[in-house]
Amino acid sequence: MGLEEEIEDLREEISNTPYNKSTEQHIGRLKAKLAEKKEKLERQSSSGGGHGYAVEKTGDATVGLVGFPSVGKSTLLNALTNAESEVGEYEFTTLDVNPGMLKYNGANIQMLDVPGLIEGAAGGRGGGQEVLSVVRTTDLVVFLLSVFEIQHYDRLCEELYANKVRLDTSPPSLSISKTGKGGLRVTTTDDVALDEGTIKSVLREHGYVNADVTIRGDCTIDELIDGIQDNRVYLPSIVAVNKADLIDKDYLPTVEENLREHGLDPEEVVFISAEEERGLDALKEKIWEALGMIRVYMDKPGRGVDYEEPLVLREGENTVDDALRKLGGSLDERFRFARVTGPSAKHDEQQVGRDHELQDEDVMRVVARR
Ligand SMILES: Nc1nc2c(ncn2[C@@H]2O[C@H](COP(=O)(O)OP(=O)(O)OP(=O)(O)O)[C@@H](O)[C@H]2O)c(=O)[nH]1
Repeated sequence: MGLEEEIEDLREEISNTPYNKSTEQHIGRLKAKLAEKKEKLERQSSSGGGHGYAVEKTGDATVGLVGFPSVGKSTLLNALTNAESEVGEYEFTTLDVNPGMLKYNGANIQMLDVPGLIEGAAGGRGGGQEVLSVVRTTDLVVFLLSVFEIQHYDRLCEELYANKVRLDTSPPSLSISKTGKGGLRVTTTDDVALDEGTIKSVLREHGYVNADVTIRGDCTIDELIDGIQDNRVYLPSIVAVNKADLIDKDYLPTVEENLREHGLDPEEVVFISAEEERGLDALKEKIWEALGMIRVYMDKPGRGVDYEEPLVLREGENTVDDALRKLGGSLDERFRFARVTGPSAKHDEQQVGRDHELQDEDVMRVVARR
C-alpha cells in the first residue's frame, strides 16, 4: 500500500471512530500516525526541489493578503500602497507574489498579494503550495472576502491549516527531554484534560521511548501533535470584507448572519470597498493593532523630537534594548540610560534602563557616553 492510500485509510478510520474517553487513546494514536505519514509524504514530494519562494522581507513587518481570485486583492494592494513609494528591490523566483509598501503611522508595512490560493492548494495541486509557503513567512494574515462569498473563509482557513499555519492561537506549552531510560514520564498541570495514556501513545508514534514530558495548559490531540512536530507557524489574522459598495443597507443583516455562521464577529471584520477606497483607514488601523506595532519618537540632541519618522517596534520586542538594536550604530555600546516621557513612563523624563518596556507614542531620549 502506498503512503497516500495509508493516509486515506487513517483519515477514514478517524472520521468513523466516535470520540469519547474510551476511544481517545486510540484516536490519539491514529492522528499521530496520520501526522507522521503526512510529514513523510511531504518530505518525499518536496525532495524534487523547486519548493518555496524567495521573498525578501523588508520594512517593519510583513502582511500576507489572502483571498480567492477576483475578490479584489490587487485593487486593494494598489489602494493601500503608494505606487510612488519606494518598494525596493525584491527577489522573487516568480512574479506571482506582488509586493507593495504600506506607509502608516511612520511604519513601513510590506504587503504581499498572494494569489492562486485555490482549492486543493495545500495538497500541492496547481502550484498553490509554494504560494502558501509565502504566507508562513509573514507576520499577519489579512483575509480578503467578497461581501457575497463569505463562505470562502472556511476554505482559506483549511488551506492554511493544512499548510501548518495556525491562526490566532499560541503553541501548546510542551517540553520534551529525552532520557536514556525510564520510559515516558508525563507531568501535566491540573487543567490538562487529555488522558496520560493518550499523551503517551501520541509520543510513542513519534518515536519517543524514554523521555520526560511536561505539558502546561489544556490542549487537544491535534495541538499536542502540532507541538511535538514543532514546525507549525502561529500567526494572527484579521478579516476584511470587500465590495461593500455593491450591497445596500437591506442586505447587510444577511452578510452579518453569514459572517456569524462562519465563526466571524461582524463587529471585528472591516467592511471596505477597495475600488472606491472606502474603509481603508479602519483597515490600516486594524492591521497596525493586529501587528502590535509601537511608535517611539526619538528626542535627538539639538534637533528636538522627531514626530515624522518614529522608531517602529513590535509588541514582545519593545524594550529599550530592542530599540537600541534597531537604532544601530554605536549607541548600544555607549548607552548609559534613557529618559522616557509618555504612556510607559511613571512621570515625564523618567530615567530607565535597558529592560524598560516602551509603549506606543513614547518619547525617548538616549543618554550615551561620548
Ligand atoms: N464593485 C467593486 N468591485 C471591485 C472592488 N474591488 C475590486 N473590484 C473588482 O473586482 C475585480 C477583481 O479585482 P482584482 O483586484 O483584480 O482581484 P484579485 O483578487 O487581485 O484577483 P486575482 O488577480 O484573480 O487573484 C476587478 O474587476 C475589480 O475592479 C470593490 O471594492 N468594489
